[in-house]
Amino acid sequence: MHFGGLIAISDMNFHVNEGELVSLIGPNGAGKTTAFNIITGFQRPTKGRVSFRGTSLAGLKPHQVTSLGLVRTFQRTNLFDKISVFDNVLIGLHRKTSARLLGTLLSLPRERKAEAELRDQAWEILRLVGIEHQAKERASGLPYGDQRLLGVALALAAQPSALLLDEPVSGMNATETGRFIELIDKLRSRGTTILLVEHDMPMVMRISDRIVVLNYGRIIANGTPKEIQNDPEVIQAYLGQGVKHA
Ligand SMILES: Nc1ncnc2c1ncn2[C@@H]1O[C@H](COP(=O)(O)OP(=O)(O)OP(=O)(O)O)[C@@H](O)[C@H]1O
Repeated sequence: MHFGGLIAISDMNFHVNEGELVSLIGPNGAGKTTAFNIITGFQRPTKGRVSFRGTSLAGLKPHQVTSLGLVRTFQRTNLFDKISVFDNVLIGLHRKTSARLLGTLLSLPRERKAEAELRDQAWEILRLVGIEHQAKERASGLPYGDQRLLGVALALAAQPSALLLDEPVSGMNATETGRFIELIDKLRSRGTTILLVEHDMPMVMRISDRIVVLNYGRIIANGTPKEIQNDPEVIQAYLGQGVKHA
C-alpha cells in the first residue's frame, strides 16, 4: 500500500483460520490500521488481494464486506449518540434485515412478529456484551468503556462470522479490560473468528492463538505468543517499549 511516495505496507501475507484469534501487533506507524482498512474495503490496496472464505474482496465496498460476515469495530466508536443503547442495537439489526423495515412500519402482522424477534435478538446481544442494564440510557451517557462495548454490540448486530477489533481496550481501565476479555472468551466459545489490533501486550499475550508482528509495513514474525515473546527481531522492533509490557 503506497500513499504517494510513502510505502505503508510493503510485504504482508497472512491468514486467519476459522475460529482462531489472531492479533496484529507492531510499533506505532507499522501499518496495522492501514491493513484493517484494506481488509474491510475502506481503502484499496495499491497491489495485492484479500479474500474471505474463498471469496475475493477486491473492489467491494465496506457494507458489502460486512454483508459477507466480515465485520469491524472502530477505534472511535460509531454510535448514534442521541438514542438509547437498545435502539442503537435495534438499528444495527434492522440494517441487516432492512427489507423488513417497511413492513414493520406498515405494521403487518407477519412483520410485527419479525420486529419482536429482532427485539429479542437485541436483548440477547446486550446481555452477551454485558450492558443490558443500560439498555434505556442514551448512548452518549454511557461511560467510555461501555461505549466501546456498545460498539462491539453494533458489530455483533451485523451477525459476523469474523470480527475485526481495532484497539478495543485502548482507554479502558483494568476492570473494563477484564470485562472485555470475558466478552472475547464468550465470542470465541460461539465460534467467532477474531482478528485484533491492540497495543495492550498483556492482553494480546493472554488471549491470542497466534500473533502477527508488523514493523515498517512488513511482517517480521508470525507465531504463538510464546514464540513472539522470544523472537529476537520482535524484541529489537519493540526496543524501548518492551514487547511483554508495551
Ligand atoms: N491516508 C494516509 N495518507 C498518507 N499516509 C498514511 C495514510 N494512512 C496511513 N499513512 C501512513 O502509513 C503508515 C502506517 O500507518 P498506520 O496508521 O497503518 O499505522 P499503525 O500501525 O496503525 O499505527 P498506530 O499503532 O499508531 O495506530 C504511517 O507512516 C502513516 O503515517
